[in-house]
Amino acid sequence: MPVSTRSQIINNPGQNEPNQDNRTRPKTDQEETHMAHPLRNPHHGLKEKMKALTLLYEQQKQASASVKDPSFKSEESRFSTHPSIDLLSSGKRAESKPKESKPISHVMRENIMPSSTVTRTYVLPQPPVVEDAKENVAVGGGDRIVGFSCPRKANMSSTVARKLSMGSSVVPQTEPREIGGTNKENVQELDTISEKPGVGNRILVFVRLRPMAKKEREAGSRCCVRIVNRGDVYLTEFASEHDYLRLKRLRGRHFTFDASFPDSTSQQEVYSTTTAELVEAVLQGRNGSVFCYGATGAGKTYTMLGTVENPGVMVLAIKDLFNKVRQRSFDGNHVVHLSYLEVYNETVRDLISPGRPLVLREDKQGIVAAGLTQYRAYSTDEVMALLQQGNQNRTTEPTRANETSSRSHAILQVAVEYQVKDESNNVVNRVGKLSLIDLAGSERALATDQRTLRSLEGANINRSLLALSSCINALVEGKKHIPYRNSKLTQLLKDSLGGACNTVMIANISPSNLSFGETQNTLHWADRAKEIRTKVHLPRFSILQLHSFSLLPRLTCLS
Ligand SMILES: Nc1ncnc2c1ncn2[C@@H]1O[C@H](COP(=O)(O)OP(=O)(O)OP(=O)(O)O)[C@@H](O)[C@H]1O
Repeated sequence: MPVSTRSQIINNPGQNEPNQDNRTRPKTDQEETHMAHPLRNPHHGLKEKMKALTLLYEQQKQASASVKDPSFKSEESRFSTHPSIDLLSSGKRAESKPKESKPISHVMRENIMPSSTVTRTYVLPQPPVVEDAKENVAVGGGDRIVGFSCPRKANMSSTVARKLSMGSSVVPQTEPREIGGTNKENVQELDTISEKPGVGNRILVFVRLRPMAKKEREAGSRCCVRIVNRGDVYLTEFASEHDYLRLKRLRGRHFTFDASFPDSTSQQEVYSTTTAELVEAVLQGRNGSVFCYGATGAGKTYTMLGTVENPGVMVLAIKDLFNKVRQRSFDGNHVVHLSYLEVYNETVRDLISPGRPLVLREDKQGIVAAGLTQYRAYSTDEVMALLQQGNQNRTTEPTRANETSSRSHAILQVAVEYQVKDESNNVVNRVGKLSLIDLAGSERALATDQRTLRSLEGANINRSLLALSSCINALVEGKKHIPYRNSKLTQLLKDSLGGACNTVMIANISPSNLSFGETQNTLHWADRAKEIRTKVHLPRFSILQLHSFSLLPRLTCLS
């Protein structure tokens, strides 16, 4: 029977198998020389070599770790101990990514300050003293406020380099460049944009704090969020002094965003800061997306839709769009189409003409919902009525956390097509698309009702939000494969996240310390989203024959 050489060696203990002593004692020089013998065990001495290599590696690692930024290390350890659900866990933190020191090229923001003249206009605030934080003042002897962490990143160039058009007294306002104007100017603008090197735009991330709800106040909750200088968000964790177990894990956190809105901020201010420039860009044939993210009851629908007295971003954007169209469109060549859909339990539904679930298809314009109604709109009032109708069709249910909780993700898309003449007297047909997205609440299962259909909804909501966070992680880490296909929501947002699109995210948070975990989660996630870069913007236009006006062929006009 043929026997392998190896089994022969192993079966001959006298020659090759080391006895117990040989295994433990260190090798002599003679033995090392003997290693060259052709019948030697190839693994002989490997253990020791590995040990030595590991030791060397550990030493090198320690040496390099001491050079690294210690603040990041401590932040990492805070993340790892956080008890709440961490949506970021699906991807690794981009810890090794060097922070860019160069100002970023923002096509969307027209009023970028040149790098040479960039100066910080406000000093990163010191952690606020307890006496200052009125809402955070410790009431009664049993409570304790934990100190804030140090400012997260010293390098804030990307945030500082941009001038936000908000009405803040802290960030100085410069005159925005005229974007509108003659057709000739518009064509030149297009050229400038397409000539930019392949640098994408960073997603702009804003945070909005809502006022404390009556119910929360009655439940004895306290404000755990403080917004300073309209950019910095301080999050405080409270605990009773007697809660020894939790005291050890208490943390305060500091985040910085493109802008942060305190609870007194008006809807108009939120709109002007976050979305107004996107509307302007849409009128130049570029795509824009705004999405609201946050826990259930944090104020997403209020921000997006608002109320009759205080209309939200969707309504204000459409009003603004029609105003601008009216100002520019002397010959009435602007055509506005809109669609409104929801993603509920992983099915896509038309909110304007509800019917059978829609199938997603990918064509050259990106992912489209086949058969989705594209309504041709002529006035703001008409759109308002349509929005109202759509919202009545939207799936909302009361949950423990919110009386009228949106159980679906809603996406309103407004497409504007219009024509201008370029320098060679060709007619340029431009199409810009604005997507306004109200995501369902990113609640933890316990925050809602687990016993009913809500649990299935919650699972699907969390699934799609998890898919969204996976995409964000993959985009931030610069991976080649972005898992858009993991959910309907991410398929629909493909354009907004990784495409040529100006994207704005508004993270909504509650001030209540009872929602601390959810708020921290939202802020971590928003902080991560700041690092996403979308592709460079190439406006969608095509050269047509002079006066041969044709609208998007695939649009189904209802009126
Ligand atoms: N900025 C605000 N000012 C005044 N009231 C607000 C504000 N934000 C939210 N609210 C109120 O808080 C409640 C919850 O807000 P909203 O329904 O918008 O939350 P949501 O994040 O959309 O929740 P869900 O994910 O469950 O749909 C509503 O009654 C809303 O009117």
